[in-house]
Amino acid sequence: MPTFVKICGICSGHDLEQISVLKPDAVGFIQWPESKRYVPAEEVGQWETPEGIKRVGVFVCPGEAELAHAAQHGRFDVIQVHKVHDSWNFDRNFFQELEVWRATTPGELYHSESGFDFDRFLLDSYDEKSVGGTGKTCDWNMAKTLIRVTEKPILLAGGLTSDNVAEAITEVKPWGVDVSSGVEKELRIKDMDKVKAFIAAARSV
Ligand SMILES: O=C(O)c1ccccc1N[C@@H]1O[C@H](COP(=O)(O)O)[C@@H](O)[C@H]1O
Repeated sequence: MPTFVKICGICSGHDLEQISVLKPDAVGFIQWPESKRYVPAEEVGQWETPEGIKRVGVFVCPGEAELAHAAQHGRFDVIQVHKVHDSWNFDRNFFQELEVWRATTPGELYHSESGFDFDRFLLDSYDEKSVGGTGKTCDWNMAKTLIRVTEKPILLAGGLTSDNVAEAITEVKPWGVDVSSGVEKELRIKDMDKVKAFIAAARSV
């Protein structure tokens, strides 16, 4: 099965339109107001996405009310949650179609004892400035082990580019890959040549 490809941190309707033509499997929008790539859900909700491309809202430690509001206004198919505690919960009854992905570092997932039934996991790297979009790779060795032993599909994120994504897929064997800063021209603006090269490299494996 081809590797699932998500292009994250899209900040304008113009970029979304151009990226959609390149047919990634998912596009992501940062819903954390402290991020430099933040776009309010109301704005994302005005942008169209072709059928077959999942819309992912990316959150940091969100509460249920925040998620319910954003999921509705941003018309998200998936919510990706970073930095949630093992006791974090979300009542799926209100949003039965919505997938919930948990983003952690490989080390956090290794030690996690979460009771919530996440649909997918995403392995990323954090630094002192941000909890995502750092452009730094995570521990691929640990990611590889987790991917082997975890039943749910896992996406690999953090520091991927068109230069290393094929190697990452071959080496780590994730279900999917995710990129943000590695396909940027400058902060908040995607470089379409880089996006195209990233998708081609990921699908070449
Ligand atoms: O991009 C951000 O600012 C961000 C903020 C908070 C949580 C996640 C964020 N981005 C996510 O980081 C990964 C990897 O990014 P990169 O390729 O290393 O730049 C990506 O999944 C974004 O969803």
